[in-house]
Amino acid sequence: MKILLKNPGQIVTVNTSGRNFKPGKSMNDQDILTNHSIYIENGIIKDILPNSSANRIKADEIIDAENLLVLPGFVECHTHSAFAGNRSNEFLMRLSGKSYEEIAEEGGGIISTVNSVRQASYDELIRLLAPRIKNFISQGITTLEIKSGYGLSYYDEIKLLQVINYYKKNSQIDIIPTFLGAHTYPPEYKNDHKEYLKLIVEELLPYIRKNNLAEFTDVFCEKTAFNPEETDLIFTKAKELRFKLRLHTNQFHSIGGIEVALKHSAHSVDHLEVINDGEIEKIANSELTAVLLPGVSFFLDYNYAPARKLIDLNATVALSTDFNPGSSHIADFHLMMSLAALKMKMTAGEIISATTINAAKAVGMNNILGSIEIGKQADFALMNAKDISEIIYNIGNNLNVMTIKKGKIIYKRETE
Ligand SMILES: N=CN[C@@H](CCC(=O)O)C(=O)O
Ligand SMILES: [Zn+2]
Repeated sequence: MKILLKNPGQIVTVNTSGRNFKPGKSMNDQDILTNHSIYIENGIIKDILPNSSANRIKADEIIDAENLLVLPGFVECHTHSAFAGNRSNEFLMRLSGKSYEEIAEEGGGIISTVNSVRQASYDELIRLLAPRIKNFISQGITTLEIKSGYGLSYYDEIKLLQVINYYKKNSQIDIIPTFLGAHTYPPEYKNDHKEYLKLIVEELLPYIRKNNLAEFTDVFCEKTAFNPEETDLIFTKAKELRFKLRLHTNQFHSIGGIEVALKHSAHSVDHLEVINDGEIEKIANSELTAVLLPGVSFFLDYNYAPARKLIDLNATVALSTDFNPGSSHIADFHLMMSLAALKMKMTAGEIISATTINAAKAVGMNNILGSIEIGKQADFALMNAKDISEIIYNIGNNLNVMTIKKGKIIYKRETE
């Protein structure tokens, strides 16, 4: 199938010159084209050519880009979208002064969602996840990572991963399932951490590998969750089983998670709201992608990760909503982009790299998507904006008009 995407406004290519990621200063360069068209064959970008030459191409289908701003499809690289229940009561508790960690210590927090997920059937979880994926697609997201981590038992973690895998098979976008059985210790293992670690390492990880239910293994390395030694143990086994690795770390305390992520060549370290200069340097001098989550800082009302320092020292930075019911009940990807500008002082160009190619790197897909370069998947977000500054300026307004995955229109906003 030969498709021509004709008549775009600016094309923001996020060109990497084949490098497939953008660290530090290069994050700001976007390589913007005007008066060009994109030629697609079988879902892959075959050429990006001046309009004058595009007129000669005989395509099976023409997509009119309606003078919209064309970006690579966004990559939402860190979500906990598969959950049941809600934690509005905890939101109110926090408004009257209780901290997120205090609520967790009293048996709420992640465990509260675990209780809801354990009560929910597979079918109910399937039903709950559908509109969340649809909402992300309407924002121009063409690749979405979803973690387990609210089951925390053999049966319920597998149930959640099966739900996520249902959408990996049956949705129009790329879904990346991540196993986060090490999200926190469930109540039944509160006083027997060794047994829960055994369940993860000896039963869950081998089953998940055998049934191909997850691409990544993630751990929450934090005082209230898994310490660096426990993280190391899980990563050692996960790596042995050929899982790729990610790490929630430095959200509230710096306890050595970054060193463990480096030791095991993890793809990313996520959160980093509490981080010292030495740790920033270690990330900047490594292959790790730093996934920053401004929605968490906004929702929990505490400090933002030091994006500026990381980028200035040459780190590869990505952005995500961290959509979940407890620390970032915000599924608005574009709000994250505005927060990154306002609160983390990232430039518009840096924000585009952080939500496309660098986010693709965090999920290990940067060699096939994340930028508009010949040979990559034809994934695009078409926005009603003249340039990228309008995306971060229009807070609370979804400017995405059309989402294209592998050359196919999968979302088009109804016009009144
Ligand atoms: N920090 C750990 N996990 C999630 C929060 C999960 C929850 O509160 O339900 C996060 O990334 O913020
Ligand atoms: Zn998270």
